[in-house]
Amino acid sequence: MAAAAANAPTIPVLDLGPYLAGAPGAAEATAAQLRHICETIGFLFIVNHGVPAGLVAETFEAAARFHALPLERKLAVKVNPVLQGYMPLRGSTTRTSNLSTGNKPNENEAFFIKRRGEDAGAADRWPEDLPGFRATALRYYDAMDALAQRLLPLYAAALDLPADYFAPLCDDPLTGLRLTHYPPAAYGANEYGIAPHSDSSFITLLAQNKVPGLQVRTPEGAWIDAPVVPDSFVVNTGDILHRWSNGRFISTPHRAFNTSGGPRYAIPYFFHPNPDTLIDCLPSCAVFGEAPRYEAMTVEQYMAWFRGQNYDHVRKANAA
Ligand SMILES: O=C(O)CCC(=O)C(=O)O
Ligand SMILES: [Fe+2]
Repeated sequence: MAAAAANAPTIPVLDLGPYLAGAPGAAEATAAQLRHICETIGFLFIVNHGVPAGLVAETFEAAARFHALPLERKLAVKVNPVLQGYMPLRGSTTRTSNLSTGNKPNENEAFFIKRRGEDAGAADRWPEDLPGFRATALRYYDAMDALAQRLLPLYAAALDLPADYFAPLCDDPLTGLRLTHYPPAAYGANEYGIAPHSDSSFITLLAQNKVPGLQVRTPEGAWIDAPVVPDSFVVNTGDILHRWSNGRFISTPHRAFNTSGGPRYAIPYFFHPNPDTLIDCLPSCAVFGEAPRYEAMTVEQYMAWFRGQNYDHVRKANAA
């Protein structure tokens, strides 16, 4: 793993406690901090977010139990073209980032859950005989859905929009939970646990990992290790919010390795607005006299493009 630069900037910590408790002035103050972070680094830790530590621990454990199943049982729920189910080791290759080209397939396997509202996701994409797995994953999913919705007014205020601006555009959101396993690996040239990329999301919520391995690229181009902040979530801006904000909020590249010698799991939750929400330059982000930097696209269109680039089984299906 490349060494992190000396004296590199750190990833800021945002305390959500006062905002979530409804303390007077907290929404404005927290949004102002969020704005600064999103305009300068695009990655933060949140603490006092209200998600029970026990639920996070149970979800990591559920991820480990799933990946410990024999391969044929995992292949029985093999991933479908809309990314539900099990993606085998090296089933994805990062192609949406121009930071590193010629990437080899990513050294990870993952179980993807994607549902809408009360729906539990594709019924035939859940493993059989794994007690509690589905219930835990969906409880965690619920907690992430709720947290994402609580964050939306902060993002709106941070972008000088009315607090409820995103609510109708994100009330039936396209979300996903990914339970990733990175086996320990000796990485050769162009090999990563997950290659440098930015997420497709509006925001990503990534539970703090006890096994290090996540690195974040600063705007100056240095790769810094994400430190351990107990009971936190890493939150990062993804490409959809970057485009929507006309580039104002940075969609920061990151990558991950596992050189720990043991297994490493990650449980990111990806939040996108409603599929038919048009990602067109936000009114507060237009620059007078200039055309928007990005072409307008619905969330659904953007996601289809992103999946087709990075997931080998989707590329194959699209090519057939
Ligand atoms: O493994 C990690 O810590 C990060 C995973 C990640 O960036 C992703 O799945 O998009
Ligand atoms: Fe990511």
